[in-house]
Amino acid sequence: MTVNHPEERTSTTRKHTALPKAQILIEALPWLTRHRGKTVVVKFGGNAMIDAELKAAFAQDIVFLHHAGLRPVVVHGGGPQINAALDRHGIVSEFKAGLRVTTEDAMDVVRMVLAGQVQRELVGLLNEHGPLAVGLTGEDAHTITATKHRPRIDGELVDIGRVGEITAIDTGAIEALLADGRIPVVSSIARSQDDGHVYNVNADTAAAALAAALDAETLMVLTDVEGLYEDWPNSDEVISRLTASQLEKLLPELASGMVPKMEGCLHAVRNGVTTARVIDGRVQHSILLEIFTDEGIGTMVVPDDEETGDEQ
Ligand SMILES: Nc1ncnc2c1ncn2[C@@H]1O[C@H](COP(=O)(O)OP(=O)(O)O)[C@@H](O)[C@H]1O
Ligand SMILES: CC(=O)N[C@@H](CCC(=O)OP(=O)(O)O)C(=O)O
Repeated sequence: MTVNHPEERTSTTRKHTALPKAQILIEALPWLTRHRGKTVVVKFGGNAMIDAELKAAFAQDIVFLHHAGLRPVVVHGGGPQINAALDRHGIVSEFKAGLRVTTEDAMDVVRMVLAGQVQRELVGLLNEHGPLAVGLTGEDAHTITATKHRPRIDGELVDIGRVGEITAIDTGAIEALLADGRIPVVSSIARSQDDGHVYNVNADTAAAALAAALDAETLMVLTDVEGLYEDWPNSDEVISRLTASQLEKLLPELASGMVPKMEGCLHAVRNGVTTARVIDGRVQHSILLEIFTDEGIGTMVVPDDEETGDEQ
């Protein structure tokens, strides 16, 4: 009988205990191959930025995508953070058609919070992993241009202040950053095509427009629910997959924050993006689960001509 030297035994045991880790890495191989070189636009909603741990895990996931050879672009929201700041300034928050009524004074606060607070924090978290993230707003290098948006409510066009409707996207600055191995972090503020001021753009809408213009493979929207509920708020049954036409039929029934999200998903898949997903940003590492495993979570929207049901 051969007796292992104690040191040999320990190293053999260690090798065996590490085996599941190797299996997990190998499981990701088909997804790594599929997504390599692809652009992924990830929208991080203000409601999903619940605590420091989640934000740090978000940054780790984005850096992981980057090192795995994908080209992540982050677009962030900040609705609750803007509400809190407006509150401190004694400005009342009002929403119409799911969009913030944005006075000139409110616009200054929106810009300060998105570009000066939320974006800076995310850039800082990403850059803990190396010189990767660069923050910009839609104003920079004409990335997002908008005109005044007047939503129709009960048949009437209403004035909701400095809220923008996107008229043009210039992807030059983002493409240059990606080509330089950086991670762009974009705040949803647009330059105005009408005057010298700026517009407040819903972050879901901005992310979808950027995903389409960048010819992204995936638009991933992280929010504070599991996905699109079939019968919200009566049940928590999540619709796991739907085509663009199915989503289009559902749109008139949707409420509040889901409206710009699902309109954005529809815009994205109708304009060349392969899949648009709404996932639960409260689940740590939900991005990695979605991209690198077959345990896709949340709601996935695909173009009408999509035939397979197993695309992840
Ligand atoms: N059908 C639906 N399924 C899921 N959530 C819905 C639905 N309809 C409305 N909502 C609401 O939309 C919210 C998400 O949008 P929002 O608050 O704008 O989040 P975010 O800050 O992530 O953009 C959910 O928390 C929920 O209250
Ligand atoms: C026009 C409009 O409504 N703009 C949004 C921009 C931020 C945003 O969209 O943030 P979330 O993704 O966290 O909701 C706002 O002022 O709240």
